[in-house]
Amino acid sequence: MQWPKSPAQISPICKRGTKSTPFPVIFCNNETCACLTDPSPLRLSVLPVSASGPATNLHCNHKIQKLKGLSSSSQGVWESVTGPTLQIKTKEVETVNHSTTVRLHRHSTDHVLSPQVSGMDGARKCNKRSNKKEREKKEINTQSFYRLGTCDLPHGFQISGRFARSIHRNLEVEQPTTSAAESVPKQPFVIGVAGGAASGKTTVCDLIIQQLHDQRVVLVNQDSFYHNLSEEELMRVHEYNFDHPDAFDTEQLLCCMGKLRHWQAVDIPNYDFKSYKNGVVPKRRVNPSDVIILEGILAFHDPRVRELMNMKIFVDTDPDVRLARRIRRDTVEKGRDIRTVLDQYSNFVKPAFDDFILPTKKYADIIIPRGGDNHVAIDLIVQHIRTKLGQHDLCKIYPNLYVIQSTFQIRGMHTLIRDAKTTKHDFVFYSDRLIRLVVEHGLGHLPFTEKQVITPTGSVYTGVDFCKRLCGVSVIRSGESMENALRACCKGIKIGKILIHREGDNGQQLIYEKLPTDISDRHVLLLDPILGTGNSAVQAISLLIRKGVPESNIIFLNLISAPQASDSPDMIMFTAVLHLQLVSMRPMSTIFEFFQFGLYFFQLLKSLADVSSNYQLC
Ligand SMILES: Nc1ncnc2c1ncn2[C@@H]1O[C@H](COP(=O)(O)OP(=O)(O)O)[C@@H](O)[C@H]1O
Ligand SMILES: Nc1ccn([C@@H]2O[C@H](COP(=O)(O)O)[C@@H](O)[C@H]2O)c(=O)n1
Repeated sequence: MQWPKSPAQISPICKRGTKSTPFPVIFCNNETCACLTDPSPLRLSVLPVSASGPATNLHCNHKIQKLKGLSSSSQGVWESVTGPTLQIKTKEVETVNHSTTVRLHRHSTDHVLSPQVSGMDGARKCNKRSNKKEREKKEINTQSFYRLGTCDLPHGFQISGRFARSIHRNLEVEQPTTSAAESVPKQPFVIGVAGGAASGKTTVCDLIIQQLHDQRVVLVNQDSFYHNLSEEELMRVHEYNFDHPDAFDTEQLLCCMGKLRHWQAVDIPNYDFKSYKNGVVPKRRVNPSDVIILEGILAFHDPRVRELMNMKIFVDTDPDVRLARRIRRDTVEKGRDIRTVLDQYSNFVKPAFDDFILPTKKYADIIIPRGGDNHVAIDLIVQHIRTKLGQHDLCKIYPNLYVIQSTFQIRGMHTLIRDAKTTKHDFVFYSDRLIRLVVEHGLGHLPFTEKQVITPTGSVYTGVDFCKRLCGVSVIRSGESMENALRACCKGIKIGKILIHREGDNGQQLIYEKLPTDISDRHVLLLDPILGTGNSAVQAISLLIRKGVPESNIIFLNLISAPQASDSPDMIMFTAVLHLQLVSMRPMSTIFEFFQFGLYFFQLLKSLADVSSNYQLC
């Protein structure tokens, strides 16, 4: 979408629900939004009002700023934006002295101004809307299969919700185009650090933060979310179990973490260990950051909190060391007497460690013995975080998602295959070249064995041997466009086929399959260049799993991924609210062309068959 060149072009004010207005960035519920259409100098400040949608939209201010930036005569001062509904108050403008509520129009604003349901909201929504069968179907645990490809992220494309996670976990995407990059919400990398009291969690976090000095990192302590004690509890504080999960206000913790994940600032309580109170010390403002670390004894206890984390670290320190440190800390720093400390330890701290903390160790991705003394572990963690920060936002969240690093060559190829003026020959040539890249990257994820060979000069060369038991499976028809590239890379590879008809009873039907009989012993490269609703992918993966292929042996190769306009429940699970709107806003012709990829490719290929002998028609 083109943005208006001058403020005057923003007029007329859009009415609620208008879909055809040329620049419907906003509509006003009382049609008094002159502040944004008035070409005279303005100073705007946005005051947060409570979000009317289920989640906040951080892109509101982004796009508005852009709008504002295009208007040379108007100035905007943005204080904060908290939701899809913003209240805009005009200041320093005598003629416009009212305040009005504006709502960002959802239907033609480059897809970024709509409220989003994501993360937990998305997952909950999914759960509500789907029946058990559908859930089972979609919750194929794709933890360990790879989906690999290059992908043009649709504008505003955000993967959210549980199904989206499972299906997109393994997507390899091209770096988004400029406009898409603007609309993909920034994703902080969330690290959870758990472990027994005084195990060295804070020390480990401090060391990580020190090493990441050039990044924006914030630390959130679970301690900040201790419930305030009632008068009665305070009177008998020695009987209170501070190590039980119920001692924490997990709902508030979830709320704060959710906001930080959506790039919003939060005020976090400061817990006072001496008075056992929250609120004695003023709250701490925590700004959104690239890395968020949540540290606490029970950071992994609640599955909803765990689900927010991209990396989980458990600090594993000897219980005696923990006790010794605790005694020192509680007596010296908290001013408690040794007897109280020991009583608390034997009555609550140790039992809770055994019952609630230690059992969460299994959720950890990394276990650090010796805490802060373990410099090797901390260096490796920092290295991993740096790698993640350098990656595409989606890869930070989905560990099995691989993005082929976008080069100008790759962007150039994507541009060519989208260009209506591209000749048949070039379309086939560049699609094939792009597919070849994806295939090569995919093959790079196969296991290998070490192999020694003798070189012609008689020396020993230690190299690797390719993984032998492979096969390709193409989803007919478009998947077949990837077969030549696979054959070119893997001599004599067996290729099976799956045909999924899109207009079955429930939107898709498996109508044909021809797979190698020993497929369960093979690594499978699943070929389908276009991901639309994800239905075909789900069908294909389910079939492979039914045939006994372990998920970890599936590598899904993709070229382009886009959500499809569909009213099916699958669609809802896949994309959540934003996606539905996004899709309806996308020019259907674009999607249509993508969905016709296979047809187009083979039609062109047939017409080129005389010219090019390189392609083997199936
Ligand atoms: N490796 C270590 N060697 C010595 N003292 C340590 C070490 N790690 C932590 N400590 C001390 O132990 C106490 C508890 O450490 P801390 O990092 O606050 O643990 P936690 O956050 O798990 O409660 C602090 O007084 C800290 O200085
Ligand atoms: N008022 C309180 C609150 C908590 N504790 C103890 O703190 C420990 C957790 O803190 P870490 O920094 O060590 O993670 C936990 O074991 C609680 O028993 C307390 O003593 N008094």
